[in-house]
Amino acid sequence: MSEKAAVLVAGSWGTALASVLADKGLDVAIWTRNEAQRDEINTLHRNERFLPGVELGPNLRATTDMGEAVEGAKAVVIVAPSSAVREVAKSLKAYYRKDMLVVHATKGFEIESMKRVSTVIAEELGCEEGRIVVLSGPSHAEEVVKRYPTTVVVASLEDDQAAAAQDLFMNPYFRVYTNRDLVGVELAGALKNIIALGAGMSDGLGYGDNAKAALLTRGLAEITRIGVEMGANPLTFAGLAGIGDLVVTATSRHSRNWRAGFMLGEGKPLQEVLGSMGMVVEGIRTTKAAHAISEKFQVQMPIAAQLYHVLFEGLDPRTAVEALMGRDRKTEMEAMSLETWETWHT
Ligand SMILES: NC(=O)c1ccc[n+]([C@@H]2O[C@H](COP(=O)([O-])OP(=O)(O)OC[C@H]3O[C@@H](n4cnc5c(N)ncnc54)[C@H](O)[C@@H]3O)[C@@H](O)[C@H]2O)c1
Ligand SMILES: O=P(O)(O)OC[C@H](O)CO
Repeated sequence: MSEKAAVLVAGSWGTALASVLADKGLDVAIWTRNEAQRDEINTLHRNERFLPGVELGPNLRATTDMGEAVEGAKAVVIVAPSSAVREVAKSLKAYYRKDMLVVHATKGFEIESMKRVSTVIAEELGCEEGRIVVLSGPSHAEEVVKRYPTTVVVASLEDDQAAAAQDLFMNPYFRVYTNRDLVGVELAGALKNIIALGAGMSDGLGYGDNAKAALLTRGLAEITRIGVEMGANPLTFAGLAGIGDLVVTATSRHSRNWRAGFMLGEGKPLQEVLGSMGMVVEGIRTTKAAHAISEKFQVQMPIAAQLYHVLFEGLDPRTAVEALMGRDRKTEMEAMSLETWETWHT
């Protein structure tokens, strides 16, 4: 009999990760709260709303009963939007076993508390945060289900948990690296969405390649700076969860964050943009969280701050760009916060 894994929630990324596991020969149970979606997956082997045109393997089945999904599973993979992670982890608590590998692939924060996703899950399951693994990196669901080569990183405070997650997911088209920097991998994966939104907005304004390259470079400096302040290793931001994911999210036609930013740059109001997406755009909530975090840690995040003004205070995107271009002059090293990097090494 094949080993079993459970995936919690059947959005685009949950379904794609379930396919990776099914391709490895595992019996995969995917939990959804939506009965019509369950029936579509079980009878037509499709999840048309989230991954149009994709045929799912026969060893991937859906259920609306979380207990049934998790029963006998050696691993459970939580792929809920950040807004739903606590609720999903709370429901999982009743079925959680200590020998179960828990991986999450959510990119965001709990905005009310500014907590990272691993912290939220560990709190709800009543386990050490070291038991939780994060999976992140440049990986759009639409390409993973086509089995295009993809690389990701799994991070945990406990090496054996990260190694188990690497073993669980690694296959010929899905290459998995491990990393000990749980904090850095989670922060990089969440914060890059803000910069991708900004890159989309720049494209929507018609500002060209120079502006986008500037946003990516200065954006990476900015998210690294806050990341280090929150305990991350700066080198993580130069890896798959950082620059790797920033490149894909800020340039790919699959990126919801880039697309939302593009429409905002074209002048569409936020509510209209969100209404037209039909899928989660984590960068919007994360901009709110980053605004609070940068104030709490007293770390400047100029791009995130301007995006916050555009998204939540009605600032015109062109005025936001003018404000960024008109900031005090700096040396590049000062602006990259070399001092914080040095702090990390002392
Ligand atoms: N789509 C990708 O390519 C991709 C890649 C890497 C990481 N991610 C991350 O994965 C997470 C999920 O994104 P996605 O793309 O799958 O989103 P999605 O919009 O495609 O799907 C979200 C799913 O969550 C379900 N959901 C929402 N609230 C729920 C709740 N309270 N209880 C149960 N189910 C609930 C929705 O019904 C939907 O099925 C995000 O943090 C995203 O950043 C996505
Ligand atoms: O489509 P996006 O913008 O939510 O990005 C999804 C992933 O983070 C890409 O790795």
